[in-house]
Amino acid sequence: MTFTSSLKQRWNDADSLVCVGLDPEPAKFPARFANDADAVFSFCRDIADATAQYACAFKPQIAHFAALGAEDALARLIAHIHATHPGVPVILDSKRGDIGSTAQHYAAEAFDRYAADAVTANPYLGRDSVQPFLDRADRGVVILCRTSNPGAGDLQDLVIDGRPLYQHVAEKVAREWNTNGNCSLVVGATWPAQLKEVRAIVGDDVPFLVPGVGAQGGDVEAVVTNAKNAAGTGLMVSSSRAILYASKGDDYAEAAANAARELQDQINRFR
Ligand SMILES: O=C(O)c1cc(=O)[nH]c(=O)n1[C@@H]1O[C@H](COP(=O)(O)O)[C@@H](O)[C@H]1O
Repeated sequence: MTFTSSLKQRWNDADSLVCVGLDPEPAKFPARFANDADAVFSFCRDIADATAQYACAFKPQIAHFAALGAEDALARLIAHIHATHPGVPVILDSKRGDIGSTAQHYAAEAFDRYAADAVTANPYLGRDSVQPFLDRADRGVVILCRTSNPGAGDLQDLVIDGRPLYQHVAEKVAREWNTNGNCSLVVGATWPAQLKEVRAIVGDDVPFLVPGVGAQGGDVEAVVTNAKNAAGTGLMVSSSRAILYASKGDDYAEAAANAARELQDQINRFR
């Protein structure tokens, strides 16, 4: 199955547009992990197992593992998710972008080393830099379009030929780069107007990864009403800290499950 078809299947099977972000920060882990030498893996595994039923995807963020020297934990976590929750695709959030010959190695990192179903990519270097990802037709390429952070507009809003740069990215991805039908776009939950504009440009078939609800304060109703497609899907609404660190007590897994389920319910109210 391709990433795109697994995602569609999962939207239906789980009735969920929630993407659970896996961003381990040991200082925020419950006390019981203090003496666990494998805490990064154990914590993320427990969260994944507790939230899988409410998730349309998981999104581990690579820097959170690499900065801790925990790449092995990341590889084992993705293998665990594939083995235990086979219907839930894994998006490796690494936001790679480099000249084509180097990008090939980034594609191998995401898809061969880590066996991710999709990867986030930065389009700034142009099509040839994303091509090694696009060529893997069975995997997904989630391309930054209008990011959630406060400085998103510094470059992404610069007007070129009468339109902001992020709209050019949306147009290029949908009309030129998506020949294998494996592209998605990142549009932050913090920008409802831009979500609406990008949906109007790309139509119903390009999924959006929408981070920025929860810890970054994005409004779920505004996200869903502005960005859903005609089928009431088309979205991976991603939340990391608000789910992962919902409780620092021994009920951390249950609290994470509740947070994921509440986000699912909130989203579904507006579909
Ligand atoms: O590509 C991403 O996932 C991403 C893009 C973006 O525009 N904004 C954004 O926050 N992210 C990621 O989404 C996650 C958001 O985490 P929370 O704010 O804790 O939900 C982090 O892992 C970010 O790196």
